[in-house]
Amino acid sequence: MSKDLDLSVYLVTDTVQCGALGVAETVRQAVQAGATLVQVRDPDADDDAFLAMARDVVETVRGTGVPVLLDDRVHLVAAAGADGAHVGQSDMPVAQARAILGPDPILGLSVETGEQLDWAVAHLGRGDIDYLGLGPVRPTASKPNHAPATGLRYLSGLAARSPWPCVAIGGVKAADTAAVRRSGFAGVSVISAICGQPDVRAATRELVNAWASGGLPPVALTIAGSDPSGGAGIQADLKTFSALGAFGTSVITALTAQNTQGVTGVHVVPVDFVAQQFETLVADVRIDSIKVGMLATAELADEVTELLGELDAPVVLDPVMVATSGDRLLDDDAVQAVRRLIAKADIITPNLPEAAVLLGETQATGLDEMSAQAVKLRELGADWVLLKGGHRLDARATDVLAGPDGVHELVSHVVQTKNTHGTGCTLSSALAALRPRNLDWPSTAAAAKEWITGALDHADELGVGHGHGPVHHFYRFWS
Ligand SMILES: Nc1ncnc2c1ncn2[C@@H]1O[C@H](COP(=O)(O)OP(=O)(O)OP(=O)(O)O)[C@@H](O)[C@H]1O
Ligand SMILES: Cc1ncc(CO)c(N)n1
Ligand SMILES: [Mg+2]
Repeated sequence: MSKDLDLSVYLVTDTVQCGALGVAETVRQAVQAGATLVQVRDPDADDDAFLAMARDVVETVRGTGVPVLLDDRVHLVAAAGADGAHVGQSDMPVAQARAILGPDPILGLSVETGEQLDWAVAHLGRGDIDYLGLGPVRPTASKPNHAPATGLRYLSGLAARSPWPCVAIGGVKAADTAAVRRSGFAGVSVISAICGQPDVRAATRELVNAWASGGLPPVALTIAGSDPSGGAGIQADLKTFSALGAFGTSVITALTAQNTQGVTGVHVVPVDFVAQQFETLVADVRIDSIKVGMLATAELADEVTELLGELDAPVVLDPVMVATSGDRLLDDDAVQAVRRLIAKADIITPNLPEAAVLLGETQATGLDEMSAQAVKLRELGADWVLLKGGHRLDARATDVLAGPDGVHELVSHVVQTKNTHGTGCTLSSALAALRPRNLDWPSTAAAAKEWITGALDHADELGVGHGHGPVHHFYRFWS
C-alpha cells in the first residue's frame, strides 16, 4: 500500500539547535508555516527523555495531519503514538524495523552511496520502506563524523535510480530548494535551516514557497514609468527584482526625461498601448507578483485598476506623486483615481507627502501621527500600508507598517548620503520581489527594509549624477 506522503518540507529536530524555543514549539511553528513531515531526533537522549519529547511533539501536531517519525528508536514508535521511524545505515536493520512496526507505519532509510542503494534495491521489497533520505548534500554540523558530503549531483543520480521517493538531507539550506526540486527529489529534509532560526515560521515558509514554485524564481511585473537616470522607475524596479532573485518584467506607463537633478518632461504612453503591453505579456508569462509605480494620469490609473482584475498575484502599489527632486509625476485630478486603485492593492507604500494628499490632511511630523495616518489609510482598501519615513528621518529612519494585526515599526540607521533618488521605488519593488518567497507582509517588509538600507549604505560608491544620485541596487554582488 503506497502511503500518500508529502515529503516536501521535512523537519528533523535537533534539541540543542532548537535552543530556548524548544523542540515542541519549534515543531508547532514550523508545521503552522507548512512543514509537511517531522522527525524527532536526539541521539544523546536516553529512552525516557526521548519518549517524553516524542509524545510532546505528537501532541503538538495532533489534528494537523503531519506525520511524526522517530529517528532510530523504532521500539518507541507505538509508545509515543508516532507514525513511524527513520533508520540510518548503522541503525536497526530495515527487516527488523518493519517487523516491529508492522506494515502501516512509515519507515524511512538513509542512503549515502550507490552501493547502499544497490543493496536496498536488491534486498528490500517496495513496501519495506516508504522513502529514502539521500545525503549528506554538504558537510553538516548535525553529523560531524558522517560520510563525506557527496553533493547534489551525485545524490540526484541515486534518486533517479531509486524505486522509492527520496528527500535530500544533510546541510540542506533554503537556497538549495530549487535545485533539489529540479533534481528529482520529493523534498528537502532540514535541521538548521529551521531549528534555531530567529523566525522559525519565516524560515519554514521560505522553504515551502521555494518548493511550491517548482524551483523556479518568482516572476515580478512592474507597471511604472521610465527613469533614464536608472535610479527610479522601471529601471530601479528591474534592478531590484534581479538583485533579489526575481525575474523582472515591465509595462511602461510613461517616459520621463529625468536625471538626478530633476524631471524636464513626461510623455504619457497611450492607455490602449499600456493595455496592449500588459495583455501581450500576461498571455504568455506567469506573473507571481506586481509592483505599480508612476501612473501620471487618472485615465492610466483607472485602466491599471481594470487590468489588475485579470491577475491574482499580490499587488504592491507605490502611489508615486512627486519625484525626489520635487517635480510632479501625477496629475492633480488623478489622485481620486489612485484612491480607487488602492482597493486593488495588497499593500501601498506612500511617502509622507503622498499620505497627506491621499488623506487630505497635513503631512505627519511625529511617529504617532505616522501610525495614525497609516492606520487611516487602510480604510482606502489595501490591507497593508507601509508609510515611509524618508521625508522626516528620525534617528532610526522609521517606517510604519499598518495591517490587520496592528502597527509594526521598521527601523534601521540613518544613512548620511544625498543619494536617495528612487528609494521609494526600490523599496516597493523589493516588497514585490520578496513576497512570493516570504511568510507574510511583515516578514517581507523587514527583509525589504534591510535591503534598501544596504543599498543606501553603498549609494556613494556609484558616483552617478550631480544631484540626488541612485542607491546601489547590486551592492550585495559588486565587490
Ligand atoms: N537617509 C536615509 N537613511 C536610511 N533610510 C532612508 C534614508 N532615506 C530614505 N530612507 C528609507 O528609504 C525608504 C524610502 O523612503 P522615502 O520616504 O525616501 O520614499 P520616497 O519618497 O517614495 O522615495 P522616492 O520617491 O525618491 O523613490 C524608506 O524605508 C526610508 O526609511
Ligand atoms: C519614472 C519615475 N517613477 C517614480 C519616481 C519616484 O522617485 C521617479 N523619480 N521617476
Ligand atoms: Mg516615492
